[in-house]
Amino acid sequence: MLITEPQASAQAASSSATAVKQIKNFINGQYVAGQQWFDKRSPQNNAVIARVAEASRAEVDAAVVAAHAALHGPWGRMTIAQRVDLLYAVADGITRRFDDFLAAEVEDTGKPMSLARHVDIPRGAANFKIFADVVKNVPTEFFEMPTPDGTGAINYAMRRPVGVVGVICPWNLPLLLMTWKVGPALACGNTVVVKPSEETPQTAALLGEVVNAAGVPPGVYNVVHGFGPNSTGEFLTTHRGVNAITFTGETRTGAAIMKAAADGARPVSLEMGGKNAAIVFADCDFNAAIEGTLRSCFANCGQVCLGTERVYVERPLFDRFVAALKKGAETMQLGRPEDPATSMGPLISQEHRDKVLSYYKKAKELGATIVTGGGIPDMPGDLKNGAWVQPTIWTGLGDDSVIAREEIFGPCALVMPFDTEEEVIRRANDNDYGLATAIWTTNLSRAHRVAAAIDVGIAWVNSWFLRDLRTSFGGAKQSGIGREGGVHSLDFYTELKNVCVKL
Ligand SMILES: NC(=O)C1=CN([C@@H]2O[C@H](COP(=O)(O)OP(=O)(O)OC[C@H]3O[C@@H](n4cnc5c(N)ncnc54)[C@H](O)[C@@H]3O)[C@@H](O)[C@H]2O)C=CC1
Ligand SMILES: O=C(O)/C=C/C=C(\O)C(=O)O
Repeated sequence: MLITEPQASAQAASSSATAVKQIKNFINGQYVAGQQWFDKRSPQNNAVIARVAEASRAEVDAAVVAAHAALHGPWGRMTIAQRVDLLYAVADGITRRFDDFLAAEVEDTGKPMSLARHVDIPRGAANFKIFADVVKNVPTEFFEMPTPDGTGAINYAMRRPVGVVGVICPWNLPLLLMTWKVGPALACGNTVVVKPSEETPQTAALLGEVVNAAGVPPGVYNVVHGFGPNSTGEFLTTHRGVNAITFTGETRTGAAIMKAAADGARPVSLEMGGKNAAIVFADCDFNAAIEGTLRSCFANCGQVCLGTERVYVERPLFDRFVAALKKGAETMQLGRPEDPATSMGPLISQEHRDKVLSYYKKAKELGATIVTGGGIPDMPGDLKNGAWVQPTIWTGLGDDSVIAREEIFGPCALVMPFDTEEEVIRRANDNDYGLATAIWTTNLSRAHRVAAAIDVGIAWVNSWFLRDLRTSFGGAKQSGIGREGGVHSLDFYTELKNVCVKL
């Protein structure tokens, strides 16, 4: 809901002078807000937990102008070593304010505190350190060449920042995915204007305080809140002062952003949706495969682009595997984030719940066997109003059903039997998406063969979401364009220049 408020001028990421806190834009090192505000609701119980300043076109412009100015100020003149020190200071600042980030992330998303404590917040800090280390240590190429006069020439490469990077973020892993882009962008000497998801504004705003405290010059890190089309997201991606755009989110949004970036021929890096297959062979370590598949289906309430929504199980193991998955799904504990027993939170919003439930309905209409779940859980007290859904397992549908083809982004999976390795490779690949897969087998040769044959950017063998941040990350087919991670991020966040010197 949009509401209008008088000009506000608080200096902090959030202010709670009124009962509901205010989340402001962070532009040129200052927290600012204009006339437009929107409500942020709790996924747990739908209560309004914050009012968020929606950045107008003029505020987006101010952020881009500040980011350009910073490129030509002290930030642009820093040595790599000085930048690296600042990035380490930012990482340490996140760690110092761990509890504040934890509270903000959990309030915005409703995810279990244990998950945010072990994954989201530590990765927020790690994303700054890893890319500080990468830029400090990565060599550039050097070639000697002969010349007709016999004196020769040398070539060496230099990396230069691309400029102002627009960073468009989703709501599922807000701090993790935002810093995954901001970390390398800043390490390479760029400045950024971040547009967090309208569902999760808090941690991006809070990072402004950390960035200021670390001594990062104003204008290097800017945050503008708002929506996508006809709002802040569109104002940012269509702004010609933005030199490159990096995005994580839905494939359709990525395509819209690509169109916006075409105006001015600006580079894009797109990490998009998935319809990831787990492939379980009869020779797998059964307990490890069950534990890993439960995590890949239900972690973060299924709202992970790398998550599994199709599970192919070799026929001799099928019934036993489905029974164990059912048992595991039924032991998931839905509840309040701060309860240590909670293993699953709500979906992000009522709107997203409507989408997920529409697939639960379609599965039923198509005649799926609902092994477990398929509806809304009975939650106590105020939680009744939250965006809760049951963890759900289906069987009985084929590869052509919408349940096997479209990204649902909820805690659900369709389990299907297969008979041969060749067949399962063909079926896993018969999909528009190509982000990730998890292969469960104790046959090493088969593991390598299948990993090589699946059309994805990330193939896990006997694991899921095991992340070495130096490795490439991204999707094939409609799951993405480009790769980030380790040195691969440098290819997007820098312009590579060759200097040829005749001796
Ligand atoms: N990591 C992933 O793969 C994610 C996938 N999704 C999927 O996307 C569906 C929709 O969720 P949304 O949050 O609406 O995802 P989305 O892809 O529409 O939004 C992601 C970000 O892009 C911004 N955005 C949207 N349209 C834009 C535009 N035209 N120009 C510039 N920025 C734009 C949004 O404000 C948000 O910050 C979900 O139901 C889920 O299935 C959602 C979040 C993450
Ligand atoms: O570990 C990462 O860098 C990213 C993980 C998840 C996503 O990209 C996503 O869910 O969108």
